[in-house]
Amino acid sequence: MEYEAVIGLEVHVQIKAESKIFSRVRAGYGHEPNKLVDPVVMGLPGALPVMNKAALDGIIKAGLALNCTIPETCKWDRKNYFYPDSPNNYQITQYDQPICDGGYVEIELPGKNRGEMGEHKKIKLTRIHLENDVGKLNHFADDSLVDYNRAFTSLMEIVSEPDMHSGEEAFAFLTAIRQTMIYCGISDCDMEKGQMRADANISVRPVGQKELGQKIELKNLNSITGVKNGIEYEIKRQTRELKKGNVIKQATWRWNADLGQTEMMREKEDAHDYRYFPDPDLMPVRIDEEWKAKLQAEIPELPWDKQRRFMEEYGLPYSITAVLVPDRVLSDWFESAAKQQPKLAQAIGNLVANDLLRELSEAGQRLEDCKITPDSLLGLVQVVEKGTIPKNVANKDVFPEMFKSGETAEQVIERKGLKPDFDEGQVKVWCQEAIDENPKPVQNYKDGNEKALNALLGPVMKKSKGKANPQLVNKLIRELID
Ligand SMILES: Nc1ncnc2c1ncn2[C@@H]1O[C@H](COP(=O)(O)OP(=O)(O)OP(=O)(O)O)[C@@H](O)[C@H]1O
Ligand SMILES: [Mg+2]
Ligand SMILES: [Mg+2]
Repeated sequence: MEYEAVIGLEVHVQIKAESKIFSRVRAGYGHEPNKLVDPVVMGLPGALPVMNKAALDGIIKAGLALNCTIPETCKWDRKNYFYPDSPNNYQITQYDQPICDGGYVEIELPGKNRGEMGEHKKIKLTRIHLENDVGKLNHFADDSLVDYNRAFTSLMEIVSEPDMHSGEEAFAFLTAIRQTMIYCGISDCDMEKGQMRADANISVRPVGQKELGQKIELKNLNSITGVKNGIEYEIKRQTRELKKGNVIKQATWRWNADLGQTEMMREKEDAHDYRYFPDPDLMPVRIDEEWKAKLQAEIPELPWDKQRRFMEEYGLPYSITAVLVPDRVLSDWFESAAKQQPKLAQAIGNLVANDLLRELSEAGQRLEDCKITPDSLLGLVQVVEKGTIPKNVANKDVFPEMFKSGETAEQVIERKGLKPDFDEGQVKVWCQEAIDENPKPVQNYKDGNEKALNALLGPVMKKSKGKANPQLVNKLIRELID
């Protein structure tokens, strides 16, 4: 019998905000333990939560960017449980009236090769709701210590429908969410800092069966690759069990990245009774059209749209867009040069995606701090276009100098004496010589073999000591023969 996997993800994303979700205390990471706390965070008697507008703005924006419906009202509920990571005995969350309903995430699966766009799919969302994050337990040899700095950080939970079928799809789903959040400035989604966390719900069923199989929930997934690996491992394990005739029991498992395997944590999750009830300390929130429209206007062009537009408007190859677009700053940088001369966009894209990124990484620099500007890069491409210097000289000799010094292309060419000391008339003379010295390829060309003329390029380049512009040489040779 053939089996198929079904996967639903719960993705927690911290919203970037100055203060915490229901208190004035600063939100932050990497501080001395238990410094970012106050009576609300500590759950002291009499402390009252106050709604943080920045958190609402963040989740509404996320919902709009992920194609959700934003109902007019949402409300707050208490999810009751006792665990040391929460001094309140409950988490403030949203039970039956979340801020965002439905929606979907557009994902891209890997293409046949690096240069080819892969299949795009829409993964359905169930909802996105807002809640307070909880503290962090740090385990030591004999004891565990709790740090409440993270507690009450604004946290969204993005819940997907059981709509994915492989580790690869889950990987693409998380990547797409991460990029969208970063583009919109909602979160940096740094998984190492816990700004994005995912739980994977995984089940397997015989192909053709309508009902979902029994799922397990996989926790402790702390990188996007970890999610993919954990899911793939679990699919194999469950399939093997089912083939043996065993049943899958509902349980919570954890991914052990060091051993590369899943391990059972506890069985029967659904025994939990959270006794949800509306939080009496917080008013429901009404979100009107005006509020939504204001946030909608702050959402930038999203990555997939930008990628499609770069391909259409500038004729960029997929492989270049796949490098540029995931980085909003980089792609905007590219575009501020490209939109001035759309015809040169491909050459600009190549330099940005290859040469600029290489220099940045070698220098350990950020784009924001580098000396080369979109305008000066455009200047370099224009100099090549005009035929002043050949492309390989531009890439190899001029660009790295511009990167280091912040000079314009002309300044580098001047300083390093890269400008050829001959003009077009001289190139023409060399071309004529090459034609006279190579009658065979010339005849082949006349007989209809377009490529035969390539044989003349070398001799001319040699005469010019490599300084002639190949495009110009090609043009002149053709003109002279025709
Ligand atoms: N049989 C199944 N196989 C795979 N995924 C499933 C299956 N049934 C439900 N799911 C997925 O499991 C997730 C359930 O998340 P939800 O937050 O609704 O409940 P929960 O995990 O019980 O609650 P909690 O937030 O307390 O963990 C959803 O992403 C859903 O798509
Ligand atoms: Mg959940
Ligand atoms: Mg869950």
